[in-house]
Amino acid sequence: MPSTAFITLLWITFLVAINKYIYQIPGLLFYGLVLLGICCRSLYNWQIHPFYFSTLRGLPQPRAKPHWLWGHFVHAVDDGQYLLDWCEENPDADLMRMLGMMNSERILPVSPRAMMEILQTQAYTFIKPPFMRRSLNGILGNGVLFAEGEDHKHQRKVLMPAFAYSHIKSLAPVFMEESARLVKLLREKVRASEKVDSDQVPEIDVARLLSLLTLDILYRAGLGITFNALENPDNELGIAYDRVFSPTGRTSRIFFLLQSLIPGFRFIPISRNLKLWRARQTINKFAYDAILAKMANHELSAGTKKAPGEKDVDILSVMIDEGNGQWTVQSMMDQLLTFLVAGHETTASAVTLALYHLSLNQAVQDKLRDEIHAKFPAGYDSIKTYEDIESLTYLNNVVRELLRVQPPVIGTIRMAKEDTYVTRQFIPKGTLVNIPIVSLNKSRQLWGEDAREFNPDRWDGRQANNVMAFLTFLQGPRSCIGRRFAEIEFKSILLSLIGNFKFALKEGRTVEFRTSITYRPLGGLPLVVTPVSGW
Ligand code: HEM
Repeated sequence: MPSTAFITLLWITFLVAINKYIYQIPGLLFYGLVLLGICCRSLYNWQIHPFYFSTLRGLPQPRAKPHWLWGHFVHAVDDGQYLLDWCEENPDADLMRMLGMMNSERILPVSPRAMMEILQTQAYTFIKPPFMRRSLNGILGNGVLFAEGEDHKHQRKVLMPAFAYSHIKSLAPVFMEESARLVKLLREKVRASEKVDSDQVPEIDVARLLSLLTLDILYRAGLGITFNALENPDNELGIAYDRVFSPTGRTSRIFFLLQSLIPGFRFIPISRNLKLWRARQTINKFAYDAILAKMANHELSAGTKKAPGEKDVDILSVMIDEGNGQWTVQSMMDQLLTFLVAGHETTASAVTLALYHLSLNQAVQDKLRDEIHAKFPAGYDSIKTYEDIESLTYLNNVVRELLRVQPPVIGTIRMAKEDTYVTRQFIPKGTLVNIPIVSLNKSRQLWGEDAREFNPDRWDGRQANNVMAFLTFLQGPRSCIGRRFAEIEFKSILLSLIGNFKFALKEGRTVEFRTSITYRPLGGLPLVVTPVSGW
């Protein structure tokens, strides 16, 4: 279907032609007619096309009544619970149709078959829509996250050595050392809260601390830089980072939304955009200096053979070492900033959600702690390597189950770049596709009757029975390149925390969650943290 902008242009050209060659339309009437044309077209898109002409109108739709303006969006927020219900209303469907703002249509692939076509066989037909890139404040250049087609394939290929399992394993000691800093900080915080004379049970906001820790880990494992945001949360770079990537407060979030909706919005010289621009400069300069320093170091040590244990293991170093000179400073900047965006909030949310779930499931928390203590009776310091971490089989089950029931990224979006077919259904060019990650992760058809329950034992010696049944990191050529990195990091942080502390929700405490890029607790996650003795 031709876009509204195209039809409007056609309408204006038509009016101008009439004006010139047939009849001189009075000025006010001319503009009135232009406006009328735009209104008619919008009305057609809103109230007529989706219900009477759309080729997608025959697809099953959620039973929930769409809001007159926001469509099904009013239901589709929160933790994806509605998506689950919609899929179960139509257990045999491959695709569903939902309505967005002003009845704009979106399709939802809800069967593994449809998901396979969109994420695997036609991964390069279903591209990331331009508004996704705009929502990231223009910080990202042409990194792998937003590259398409051949360019994407090439970028993945040259990045693979840095994300290969064999390399990521060698980062385990870094993850453990960084996690130890959080353990130390938490102990200090608990001691400080014990000194305060109050009859209130003290709580600690673990969400903020985890966000700082995962940033530190990313800087150290990604760029080889010790950042120490955990101890200095108010440093210049940390503030710049929060401003660009994690806008808080109502106004900031409205600006964030406007930015993604309106092309060029970030170039309007208003105070907020100027602040964002300065923040972007700070982040860029930091990444730029880090790359130049690494490259200089690399050139200095060229020719000197280093033993495996002496080599720098951070991602940037491996990119330079293995890149055979094909990286430019700009292309490295693009990739590093991408990792900082894609790998920070996601992992922070994963561990935050984990602590929330384990606070609600004390039996699982205790069993996990027992495993850690039994396997490593000599204490925390004796866990160092990737093999040590992987020897904890219950930890592995808990982490997989946490990522299944509560994926930090609940869904993502694609757009058909050309007319195509999915499960024999015609999909017109420009159609938006909502990928409901959570709905296949918790599908009763794929996981059985207890699919919605948190049960780590379901993984005991088993795998998911369908490759599309676990979509937390997506699947196919555009799946998360940082998956192994994130999994080992997640395990390192969780074992460090659960081995050393007991986490619980204070009696009567309720926690609200919100979805922006990731699913996170609104206003933090205050937990009662109690050190465990004897380890
Ligand atoms: C628990 C943590 C994580 C989760 C749940 C997660 C999830 C995802 C998902 C769902 C996507 C696909 C997004 C889309 O295509 O719309 C993705 C892509 C990506 N992730 Fe992750 N991620 C995590 C951690 C990381 C980490 C630690 C890094 C890097 C260090 C990373 C780097 C990337 C990159 C570069 C992409 C783009 C891949 C491509 O398009 O080829 N992620 N991630």
